[in-house]
Amino acid sequence: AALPAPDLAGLSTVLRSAVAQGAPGALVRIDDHGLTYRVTHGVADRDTRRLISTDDRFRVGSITKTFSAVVLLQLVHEHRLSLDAPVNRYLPELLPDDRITVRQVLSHRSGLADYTNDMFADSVKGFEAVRNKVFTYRQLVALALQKPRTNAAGAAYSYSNTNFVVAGMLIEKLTGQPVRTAYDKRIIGPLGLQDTFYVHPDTAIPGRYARGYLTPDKAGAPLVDATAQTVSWAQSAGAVISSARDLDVFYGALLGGKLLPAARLAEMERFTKVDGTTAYGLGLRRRDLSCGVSVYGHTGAVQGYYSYAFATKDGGRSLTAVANTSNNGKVLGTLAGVLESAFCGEPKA
Ligand SMILES: CC1(C)S[C@@H]2[C@H](NC(=O)CCCC[C@H](NC(=O)C[NH3+])C(=O)[O-])C(=O)N2[C@H]1C(=O)[O-]
Repeated sequence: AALPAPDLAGLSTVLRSAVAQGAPGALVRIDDHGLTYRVTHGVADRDTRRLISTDDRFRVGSITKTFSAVVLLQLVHEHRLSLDAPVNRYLPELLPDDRITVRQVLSHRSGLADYTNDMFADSVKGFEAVRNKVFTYRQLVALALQKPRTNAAGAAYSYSNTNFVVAGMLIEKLTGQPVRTAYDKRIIGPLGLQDTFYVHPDTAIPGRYARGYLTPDKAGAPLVDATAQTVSWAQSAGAVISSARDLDVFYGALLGGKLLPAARLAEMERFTKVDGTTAYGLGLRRRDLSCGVSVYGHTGAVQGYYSYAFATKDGGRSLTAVANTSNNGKVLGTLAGVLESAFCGEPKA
């Protein structure tokens, strides 16, 4: 059944609420079978007061995880990787348990602890300690292996950035190239994504971008400009830079079957239930909306930026929304409202 038209007034209300709750600016772009809708509110830069634009580039955080999962599923299709093989077959002795498989890593069921919990326990201090640091993948995995595992291999869903650091190691081992090359050759180039970059460990966002502001833990403390950072603490788990247009193209193409053969996309869409309305596949989230529509994509939270990027099952309608703050649970929750407005239309009277 055709979807109702996006509720533009509803989108504007969500963005205004996000700004009222502390985001300097917010944006949403919808691409719907060739039609484009754009809504913005607030500023990209608190000093110059430049208004935010849907053309502004931003850090996508964990939306990066879908990029990494796509590359690995392409390698599965090329018979260079088996989802049900142990990670240690490809990266000998990396993990303390030979039973942890590639599929468990990509679906957050490996039990590997998330090193960012300790790293960012104090949000501003933790960020300032790493914003200019460059980590190796092995250093990040070593941090994770210092903590007890959250569950036995495959026994439960437990979100962990460590899983997609391991994914980056698999990509580099199997392709013999840096993750940047794999993203460029297998996704960014073929889709013609002009605003999408993996520049790690550079700290600058190329071209025109929205500045990102970290909300301190202490209520009322001033926002911290977090725009410049290496994002080396995340890399293949969170360091991609992109734009609303490019992410709409990316998820539209992925769900539209243009990036992976149907059998591999089906693997990505084997979901583990997370809560009443969300489930996680392989580097892909599913969100079940109030109107019975399910949308597929990922969310992102990196210092200075919250983002949502989701599309319909066939990729015909895709949405990207961004607020240029983070560590502000109200804004993260409010921003989710764009999905209802975009895919369920105006609320029934
Ligand atoms: C599950 C999430 C929301 S968190 C996860 C990943 N982002 C991180 O793990 C970064 C955590 C620190 C970010 C920082 N928070 C703190 O410092 C808190 N003390 C802030 O908000 O700027 C990402 O992106 N994912 C989102 C996802 O996948 O949806």
